[in-house]
Amino acid sequence: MGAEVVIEGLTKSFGKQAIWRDVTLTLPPGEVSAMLGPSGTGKSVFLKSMIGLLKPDRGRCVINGVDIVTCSEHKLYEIRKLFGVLFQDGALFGSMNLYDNVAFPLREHTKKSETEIRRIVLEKLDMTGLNGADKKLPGEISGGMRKRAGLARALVLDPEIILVDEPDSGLDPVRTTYISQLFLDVNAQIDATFLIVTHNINLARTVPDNLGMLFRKELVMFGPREVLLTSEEPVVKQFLNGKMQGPIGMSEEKDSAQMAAEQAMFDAGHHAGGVEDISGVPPQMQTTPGVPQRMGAVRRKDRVMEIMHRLPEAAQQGIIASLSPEEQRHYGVSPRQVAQAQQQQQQQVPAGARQGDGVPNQHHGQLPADQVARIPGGQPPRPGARRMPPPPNNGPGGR
Ligand SMILES: Nc1ncnc2c1ncn2[C@@H]1O[C@H](COP(=O)(O)OP(=O)(O)OP(=O)(O)O)[C@@H](O)[C@H]1O
Repeated sequence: MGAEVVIEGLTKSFGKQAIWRDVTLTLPPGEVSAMLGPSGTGKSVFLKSMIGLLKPDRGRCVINGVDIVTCSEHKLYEIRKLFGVLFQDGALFGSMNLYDNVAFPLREHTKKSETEIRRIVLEKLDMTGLNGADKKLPGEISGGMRKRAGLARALVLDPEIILVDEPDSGLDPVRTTYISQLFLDVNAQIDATFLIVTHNINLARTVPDNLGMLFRKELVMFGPREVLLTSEEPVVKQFLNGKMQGPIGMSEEKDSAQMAAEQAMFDAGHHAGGVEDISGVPPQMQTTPGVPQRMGAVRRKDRVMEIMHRLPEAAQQGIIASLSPEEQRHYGVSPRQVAQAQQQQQQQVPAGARQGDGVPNQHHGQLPADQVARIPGGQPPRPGARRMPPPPNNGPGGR
């Protein structure tokens, strides 16, 4: 299983320019998480801070018990080996063919024989759908293939954590979906922890298990996908629908005068952009038939069922509506509850479905860490809180 990443109070600035402050979240092991945010909110800086390429001002980023913010260079070097990173352009060496590009980390960081290297390289090229492309130069292949080659290279050292920076950059929507499918299939095969930073709405809605958003130099929220996808936060709704209407402006943030002037314009019939107002939780993409089940997804289901009573009502409905008949039995959810939740989903979560207890209603803040990564182990529900009956076998590691 991939490593858990626990981030607490992480803060980064460049000189006087604050990038983000007090970011606290936990990437659950083996699950796929995505971080959204308008351009320039520091998503790439966040990734670089996680692997120690940039040094945060304060806070902790703990991986396998090591805080990479304060650890020695030697420890950092060791921890970095747990990461596979897929950069925006694949970051391939232009003069090397794909085989040598993918073999590069093995030749640099291991003492493996060329026979063993060949076995690994061909396996990763196969895993990423690049069979037979090993002799090609990066300049001879499409952007989508370059990204897959970058992923193949990120996989050769058997990473426990895979960071992906804007996988859709330079790709059309269809190729973006194909690469997203590949992430889920790879996640199923190696059970690594994924963090994808993106501003791609389709990807955000359908790929990750958990979603977060950076805005106004803070983490707006982070938690199970259903929470962000049903959020009534204006900034989240605006972002997920790609509209001009809302707090995000051309250069990140609008002041109230601009908000009011624009609102008058939209009220007068000016198109706010975007196609429609989508709310609710669309089904999550699954692994390709024939690829093993994602154990991260199984663990996540246990986790969100444990914490569900603390999630907003709309998110709860989204979670219940997504349960398969087998899961309904497993978690003791009645078909009537599921039917109600599905009906509510079809109505796309009416405005009455509001955030409930435990989730901040303001931009700042995030789900408490224990709602994100750990099964709380039978914390009693608060009086009056709705709670699903516990599943028959509900320990970490699942069924
Ligand atoms: N090494 C650096 N030195 C100084 N400022 C930097 C450095 N790296 C990034 N920044 C600044 O940090 C801010 C956030 O940049 P970053 O690239 O992380 O944003 P982003 O959210 O990934 O944006 P995009 O979606 O456009 O890629 C920007 O204002 C950028 O200029």
